[in-house]
Amino acid sequence: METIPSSTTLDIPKRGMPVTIITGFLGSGKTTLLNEILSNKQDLKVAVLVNEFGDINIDAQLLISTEEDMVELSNGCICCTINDGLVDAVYRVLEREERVDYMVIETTGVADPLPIILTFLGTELREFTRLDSIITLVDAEAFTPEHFDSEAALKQIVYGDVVLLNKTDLAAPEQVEEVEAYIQTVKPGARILRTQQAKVPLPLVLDVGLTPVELYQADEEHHEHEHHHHHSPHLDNDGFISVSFQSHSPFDIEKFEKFLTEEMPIEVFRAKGILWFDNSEMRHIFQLSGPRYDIQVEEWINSPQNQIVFIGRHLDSHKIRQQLQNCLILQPTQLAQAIGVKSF
Ligand SMILES: Nc1nc2c(ncn2[C@@H]2O[C@H](COP(=O)(O)OP(=O)(O)OP(=O)(O)O)[C@@H](O)[C@H]2O)c(=O)[nH]1
Repeated sequence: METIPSSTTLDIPKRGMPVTIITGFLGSGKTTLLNEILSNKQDLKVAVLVNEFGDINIDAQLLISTEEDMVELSNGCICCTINDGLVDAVYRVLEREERVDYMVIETTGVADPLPIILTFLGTELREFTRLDSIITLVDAEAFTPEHFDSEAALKQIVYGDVVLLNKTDLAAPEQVEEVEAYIQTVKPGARILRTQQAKVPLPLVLDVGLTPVELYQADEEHHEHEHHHHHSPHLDNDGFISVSFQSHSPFDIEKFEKFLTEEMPIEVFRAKGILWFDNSEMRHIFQLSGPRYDIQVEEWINSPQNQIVFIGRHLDSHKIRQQLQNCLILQPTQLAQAIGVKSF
């Protein structure tokens, strides 16, 4: 199969399918980078694999998707279903008849990238793919040397070939310096690029051949007998859980605002969703990352509904769902059901 793109600034050579893995902690800007890549890829055919932490695929709905881009979803944690889910999804892309020049994988924010790297290097996928680069997004404002008490957040930097120190617009210059210095201590000699909205010239991050493949392969042979070692530590996702909520009724905007500002537990670290408010004809894209939230307004592209995911530690999923339920404007029949009245 011809895999050389006709005209592109990236000039991918004909080898195995190049693969770039985008990693980085919750809310650091991975989906933003993916959209940056999709907007500037010119005529490069990019297959996209998005792995979400949560039951609802919000990210896939927020991706700039041109018709020829392929979005293959693998639900659940790809680092825990490493030998099946991810390999199968990659094969589904490879087996497609359309030309595919490049594959980009977005991991969940709580994923340790090593098992994903080793899936490409330690299985038959190494015959068909070429692991090109691991890009790690770091939130310059939120990141501290405690790395969110998450082993995964640290591993993401350790295994990053390029670190995008993102959201520099939100951080004071000294904070940016401090985080950069910390990254250098974790990964001496790291290639660090400071970014806003993950804007980066693509030739700096794609088709750069930066992943030290031989190093990982040697390490993999060394550890072959203790393979499970790669799986177990992150099965618990560093204590993070996700709570998802969907409804076919709109929210009362005032009740939802009250929930957001007064009721939502402080332990919610990240939330994202597509919201439907009773007083608006528009679709609302809700993004919360740390202390900040943001709502963008767009046209609906399908029938209105609410879909929202909350991610954090020690969340009471039942309580959050109940609080959201209380924000809904119920239709007369739903109201009857909710208060236990039978309608004839
Ligand atoms: N101010 C500012 N906001 C940013 C920047 N980059 C991304 N964001 C915003 O940060 C929020 C999270 O960005 P995403 O790209 O969704 O982050 P993510 O890493 O994909 O998040 P998860 O997949 O949930 O882990 C969104 O509201 C983005 O618009 C930046 O450089 N500056």
